[in-house]
Amino acid sequence: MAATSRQASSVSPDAPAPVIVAIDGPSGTGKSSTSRAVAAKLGLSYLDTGAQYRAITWWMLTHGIDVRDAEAVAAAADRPEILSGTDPAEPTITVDGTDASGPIRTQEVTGAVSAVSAVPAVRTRITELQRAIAAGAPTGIVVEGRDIGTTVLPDADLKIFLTASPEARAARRGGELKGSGGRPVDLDATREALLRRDAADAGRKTSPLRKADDAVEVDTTELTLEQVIECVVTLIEEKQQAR
Ligand SMILES: Nc1ncnc2c1ncn2[C@@H]1O[C@H](COP(=O)(O)OP(=O)(O)OP(=O)(O)O)[C@@H](O)[C@H]1O
Ligand SMILES: Nc1ccn([C@H]2C[C@H](O)[C@@H](COP(=O)(O)O)O2)c(=O)n1
Repeated sequence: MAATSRQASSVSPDAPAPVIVAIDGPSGTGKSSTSRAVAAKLGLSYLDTGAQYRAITWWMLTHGIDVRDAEAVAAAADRPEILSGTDPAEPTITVDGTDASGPIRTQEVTGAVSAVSAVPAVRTRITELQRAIAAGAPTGIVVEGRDIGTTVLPDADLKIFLTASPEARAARRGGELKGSGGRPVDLDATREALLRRDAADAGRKTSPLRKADDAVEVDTTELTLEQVIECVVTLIEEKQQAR
């Protein structure tokens, strides 16, 4: 079992201390798009922790593990090797050496990921990977997920909690699904599916989706993606200047 990040770089001895940024929030609030763009702008690493939970879920599904059986999921939690590439220009995720970036986005994985990620043994395993990756990021890292500010990196230099109305989030997801071709998107069904996943993620016992007490909340409902990126870049630069 191993998990590391691949983003080689050399750091000068005079370089500022790495900056650790935690971005959490419900589904479709813009965590991935914002985190990736902010990391690219500031020369930081980027980690999509949802992709890791999706990767372990995909492994369970492809290895015949019943994802509703928490004991079976826990017993297998250490078996897959999950490797995250943290270059924001080209984030990658492999499971046992296989590129999983496509398969982890299927409806089957989306429908099972909340159950798998609620299993404490899975969270322990994935949290260890996340902390190791963050500790090894040469200039710092933007880590996005559900429990980064509360559990994974409680000492992060900056914590952000993104929100947006369910209608705005459904419309954004609808735009993505439409872009991928196929039938017209049912926005009500998309909204209900988002809310169901939020409820499962916020309702689990271990490390639920929650805003950290010291997180800055940014409501993105009325903001463009560019505005959100600019807002987060400014917050990080302010933190860096204050150090
Ligand atoms: N402020 C915004 N305005 C309009 N569209 C946005 C905004 N932020 C993100 N989007 C779009 O919304 C969609 C969802 O964004 P993204 O995947 O970044 O959200 P997320 O919070 O990471 O979702 P999930 O938790 O489900 O992975 C993407 O198509 C993205 O381009
Ligand atoms: N820190 C995290 C990140 C993600 N999850 C779980 C819950 C989500 O529904 C799922 C997929 O995440 P997404 O790709 O939509 O960001 O993974 C979690 O429990 N903790």
